[in-house]
Amino acid sequence: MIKQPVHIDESDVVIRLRSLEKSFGNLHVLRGIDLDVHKGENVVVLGRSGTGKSVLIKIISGLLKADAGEVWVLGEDMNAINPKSLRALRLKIGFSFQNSALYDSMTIKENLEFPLVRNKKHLTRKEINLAVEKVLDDVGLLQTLRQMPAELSGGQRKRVGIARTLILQPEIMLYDEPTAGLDPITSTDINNLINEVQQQYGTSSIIITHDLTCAKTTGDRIAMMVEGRFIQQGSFETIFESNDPTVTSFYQYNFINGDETNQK
Ligand SMILES: Nc1ncnc2c1ncn2[C@@H]1O[C@H](COP(=O)(O)OP(=O)(O)OP(=O)(O)O)[C@@H](O)[C@H]1O
Repeated sequence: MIKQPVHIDESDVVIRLRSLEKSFGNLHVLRGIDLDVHKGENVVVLGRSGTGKSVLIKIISGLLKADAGEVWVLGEDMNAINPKSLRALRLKIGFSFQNSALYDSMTIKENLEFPLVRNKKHLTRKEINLAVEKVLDDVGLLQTLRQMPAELSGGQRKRVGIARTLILQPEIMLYDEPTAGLDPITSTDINNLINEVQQQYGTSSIIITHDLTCAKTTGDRIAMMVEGRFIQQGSFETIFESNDPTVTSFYQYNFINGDETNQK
């Protein structure tokens, strides 16, 4: 499926990072990150393992604190936010984890209603049921309502994980390696789902990946992270037409590892 063009208003910034730094002991992971994510935009953060991509989205979602620099999310200063505002902000941020993080002992329906029962206490049973059915239908899995997570394929579990995040109607989606461990056809389904979510829910997203096909399919813009810094930001074509040796070696590494869609 071809990605539909989205209108991006560059004056409407939902995530703003300036000179962001993070270390763990002597390990200097983030070394001066600058990034703006605009409303409705899919920004892909591309980089090799261990470069600090997950640390970055943990800081954006308030799971980790930055050591230095500015972090603004939906107008909130993450360095100064109080616990009550942070709890409210977190409800507006959907986090799609690598392992889908479903509860194995609950049915798909119970997994999906869990965030609603916990966070939207005013909803009636009927409203909860309708919301669960709608979101499951949106990810194409209404038929799995009464099944257990173990009965689903990896790709289906990933979809349910995304649905469970969408049920709270987040303004921001953070996807941590959405296609990791999936075969190419299932990966394509997930890439398409990310684009559908962007269109239907109007979310602004950061998609962390080292899958070039995922980057090309879902990203309105790519930010390429090398050793804790963005060395390039721009369209997929702009970045991969660059002669920067680090970009070239990243590209060759992926190609050598068998992703034939990376051929120029
Ligand atoms: N809580 C933590 N305490 C100590 N070190 C950490 C912590 N979180 C991350 N790190 C370290 O920071 C570095 C960056 O980790 P991160 O998970 O962000 O990498 P990544 O780019 O997401 O890699 P991958 O693609 O493998 O997930 C790693 O060396 C990791 O060991």
